[in-house]
Amino acid sequence: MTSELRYAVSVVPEPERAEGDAHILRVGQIKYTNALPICHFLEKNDPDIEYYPGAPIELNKWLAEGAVDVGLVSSFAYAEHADTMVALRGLSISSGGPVGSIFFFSKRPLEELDGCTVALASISASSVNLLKVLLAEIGVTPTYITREPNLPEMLEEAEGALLIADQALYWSLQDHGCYVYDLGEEWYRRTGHNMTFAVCAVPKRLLTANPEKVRKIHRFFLEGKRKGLADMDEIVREAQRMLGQSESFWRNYFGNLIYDFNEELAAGADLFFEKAHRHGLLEKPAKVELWGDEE
Ligand SMILES: C=C(O[C@@H]1C=C(C(=O)O)C=C[C@H]1O)C(=O)O
Repeated sequence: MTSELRYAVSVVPEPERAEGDAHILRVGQIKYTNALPICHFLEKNDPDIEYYPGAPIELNKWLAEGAVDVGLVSSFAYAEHADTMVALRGLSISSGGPVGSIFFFSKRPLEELDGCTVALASISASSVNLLKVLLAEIGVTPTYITREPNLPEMLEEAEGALLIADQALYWSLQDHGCYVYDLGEEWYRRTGHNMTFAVCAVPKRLLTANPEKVRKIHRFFLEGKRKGLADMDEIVREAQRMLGQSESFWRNYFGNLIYDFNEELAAGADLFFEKAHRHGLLEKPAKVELWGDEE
């Protein structure tokens, strides 16, 4: 894997614009490899569609502020706004077991982290809260700090470090001497449920004001995903262009991920939200509201 993990600085969308722009679709998309099967083939030549690639934490903020109309956002961020947002059916980033790119690196076994410092990657919302839930449920209470995602720097200050996405993939392949916990696997082992890390969320306000626009957004994402899953050769090549590694590495990685979203997957997300609420991480109880048909 290439040593440099640099991305173009995200272009920040402007907060809600005038009515004249109502026909423009402002789309927030995850800029990491995990989202390629949904995002790589999204139609790029439509002048009515503007793209805003970003890290999950940026997309969460843009969607909440109304700076984008739709975003592939952290499931936890969706839960924080579940009363004002719907989740589009057929679209998520989930796993039913190991996820392969959300790792907790620890100098000690999980059970021995009580009272220790744990560093959390600043770009995540779902995984940081998932780690907090998992540790709370085994009775471990560390002190959490939030840091830029860089493993050696995080481990200078902390006993454990949570990384997601490309940074997690990158550092898991380096010498680090840590115990490594895959959070998708930990969740599945403890609950028997899938875990949903990202959903495609749309404000209910937009659904009321402009349902045709939401239908267009939905069709547009489902079409991107359909093309991605039908041409995994190109998705794998794009992942290799981004981060190197072998073809089989990426086939195995994408093979673990689930890009669908339905009642069964929503049940896993609901359980996550319930636990997050019980542990004081989510202010209000939340449930997934699925919207639309999967054509
Ligand atoms: C599968 C992943 O899930 C990501 C994790 C997220 C989070 O922790 O908030 C948000 C979006 C997902 O794309 C990953 O990071 O590799």
